[in-house]
Amino acid sequence: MAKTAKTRTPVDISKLTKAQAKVEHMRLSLEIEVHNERYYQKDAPTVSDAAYDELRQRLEAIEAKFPDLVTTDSPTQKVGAAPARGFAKVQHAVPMLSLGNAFSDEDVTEFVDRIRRFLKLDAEHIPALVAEPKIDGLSLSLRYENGELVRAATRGDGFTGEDVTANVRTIKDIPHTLKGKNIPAACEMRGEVYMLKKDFLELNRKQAEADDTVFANPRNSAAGSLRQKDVAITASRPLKFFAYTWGEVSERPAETQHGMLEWMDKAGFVVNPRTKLCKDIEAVLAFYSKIGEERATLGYDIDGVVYKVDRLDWQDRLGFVSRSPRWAIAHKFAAEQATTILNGIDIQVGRTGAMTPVARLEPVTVGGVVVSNATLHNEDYIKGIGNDGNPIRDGVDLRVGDTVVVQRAGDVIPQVVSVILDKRPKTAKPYKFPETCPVCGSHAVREEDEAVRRCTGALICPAQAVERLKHFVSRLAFDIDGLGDKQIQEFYEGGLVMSPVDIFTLQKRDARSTSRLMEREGYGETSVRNLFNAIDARRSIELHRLIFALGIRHVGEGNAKLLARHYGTIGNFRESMLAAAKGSGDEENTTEAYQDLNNIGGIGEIVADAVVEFFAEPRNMKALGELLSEIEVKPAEQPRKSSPVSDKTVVFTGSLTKFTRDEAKAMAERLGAKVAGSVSKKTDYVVAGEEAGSKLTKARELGVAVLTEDEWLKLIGE
Ligand SMILES: NC(=O)c1ccc[n+]([C@@H]2O[C@H](COP(=O)([O-])OP(=O)(O)OC[C@H]3O[C@@H](n4cnc5c(N)ncnc54)[C@H](O)[C@@H]3O)[C@@H](O)[C@H]2O)c1
Ligand SMILES: [Zn+2]
Repeated sequence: MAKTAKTRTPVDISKLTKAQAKVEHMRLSLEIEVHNERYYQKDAPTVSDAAYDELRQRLEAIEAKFPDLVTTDSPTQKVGAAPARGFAKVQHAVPMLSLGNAFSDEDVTEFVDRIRRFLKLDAEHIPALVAEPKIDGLSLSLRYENGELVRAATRGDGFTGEDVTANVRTIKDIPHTLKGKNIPAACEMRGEVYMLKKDFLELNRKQAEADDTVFANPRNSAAGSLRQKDVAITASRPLKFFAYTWGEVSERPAETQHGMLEWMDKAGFVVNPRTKLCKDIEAVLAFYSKIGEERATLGYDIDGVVYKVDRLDWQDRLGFVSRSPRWAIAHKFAAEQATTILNGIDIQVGRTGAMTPVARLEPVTVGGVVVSNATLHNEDYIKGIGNDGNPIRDGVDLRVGDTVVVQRAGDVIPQVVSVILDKRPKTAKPYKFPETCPVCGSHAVREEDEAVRRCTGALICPAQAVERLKHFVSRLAFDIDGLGDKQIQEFYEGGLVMSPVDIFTLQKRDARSTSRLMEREGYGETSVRNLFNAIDARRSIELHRLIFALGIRHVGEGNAKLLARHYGTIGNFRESMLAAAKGSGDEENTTEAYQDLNNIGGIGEIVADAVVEFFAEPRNMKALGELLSEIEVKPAEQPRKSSPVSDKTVVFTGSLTKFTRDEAKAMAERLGAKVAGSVSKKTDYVVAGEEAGSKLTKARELGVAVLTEDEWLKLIGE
């Protein structure tokens, strides 16, 4: 589920010709029928309710303009869907209909006006209305004869439903025998089968564990659980029932809607305790907004409020229009928004250390899907500040315990769109974004002009470990043959390699282990020996490769080389950075070591800060120390002062035969040259191998010196 209907640009209905309208009408009808079948018969809708309602509203608009198109076949004239195969059919003595909808306060006023006109009531006379929560489940009709339950049926298409008598006998809320006085000789009592949200979540958890169907929302889950051919399955599902109306009744035990509900309660049914008798429109609207705010705490889903004329003699006079009663209306909640409670804020740490806050919500159904989490993006978002620095949600911050409005449009991740401040608990405190990583405990920093706070524990954070290890062995870092992404993943999951040092102790540990590496699937004696040899070959590593391998933010290959050249040895680098780290907590880092770092040509403040934060985290230093006890780091080769190519910019292009691209680059850089990726006026030499293409052409155009591989070797004196 969770998909919205494909957005087509809808044709403007006011511009349709009759013939076009007929085609569009047919197309919409067919599409709606398909969704009806999936929703009502299979309990597995494929589009959101909002998307479905849009199709229906369009169909209604077309019919309003071209009334000829209204035939008894039209979905606008029908209720639900025919009974599914496999169930015995039951004819309802009184049809089970749908309800008209109101989406705004004006719609409600209009509904009341219509009633007054129909009943010819004078202007002051407002009929009393009963407001009932509109339970989002499926309706059920229960036939009692002499007080005994004899038959239970679903709504089906309104006239014929499915026989679910045996299933219904397993639902505790439904009496098998009616109690109390005034029991009619025959009566059909009706109401809603539903499932509590917590039971639905628990059921889905079990279903998922057993690799069985999971349901989109409590409604589908209630319908799917009731409409089972195997009664034992229904019996195992926690179904509940609220009674709120009736069909055929031989003698009515009351004269009003609320009187009937009281009788039902005494007869042994569960009647919704929030139901309220209202004297005027203000009262029903107040009920609507109050229950809208309490929605999340009800324990079950409601999708609106149903208003019903209280006097039954008036209900009788008002009667029905096509598929719904004239005396009742469903005042729906906005389909894609719902109010719920922010129970907590969790921090998720991404593979690169980014800390993302996630709202933990009291589960609520929005647009047909249960929402229990929403993204909160970053700490500014929680404070009420948008990406552009301007206020969002009127600048209101989010606090744990707040009542919030969540929105879910189409496939978009649910968002918290506003806070109901009246409902803020007195004890709610502004949220304090954590300054340490919840996964590894390292300190977390937020760079200037960045909204994201990140964990600095690059080397040790489990949330980042796999990504970091893959980086550590990548081509420009340790580049270990036979140790790629796949093996890292496997070794990490197997607990063999959790941090860089583990790579170099693998052989020692393997020798002592009872489950040897060579006994693993996909490994043999030779491949394991080769792997250990490849690891040993890297126990001696160039300084710039080590610096790059550490995975410090903003330190790519180029910056790693700049740092290596500047500091020369690992000892010097480490000491200098630890000295610079002493000033990391301060407003301004005034240490000499930091100034020195910041002054390296090509290293800016952002890079310098990232390096210092890495060294300021003791957990990283521990991991680095362990690593250095296993490997030897070669001092950086200082560029020859007077090589023929020092300070020249070189571009290599085409396929090289005398050396690899990486070798060529290393060689040139050792001699003090800069290696660039593209040709410009600043290029001094282009070294062209075979089949050199556009870069060669460009070099010729710009008049840059072009060398063959041999000429290049000659130039540098090799
Ligand atoms: N997503 C899809 O593919 C899809 C397909 C079909 C229908 N739907 C959804 O189903 C709904 C339309 O279904 P509908 O025709 O059953 O109408 P409805 O759900 O809007 O209203 C009628 C129903 O409300 C229920 N109800 C709950 N509490 C009630 C109360 N106190 N008094 C009276 N009735 C009460 C009854 O079951 C009744 O049949 C829409 O929300 C629509 O979006 C979705
Ligand atoms: Zn961490």
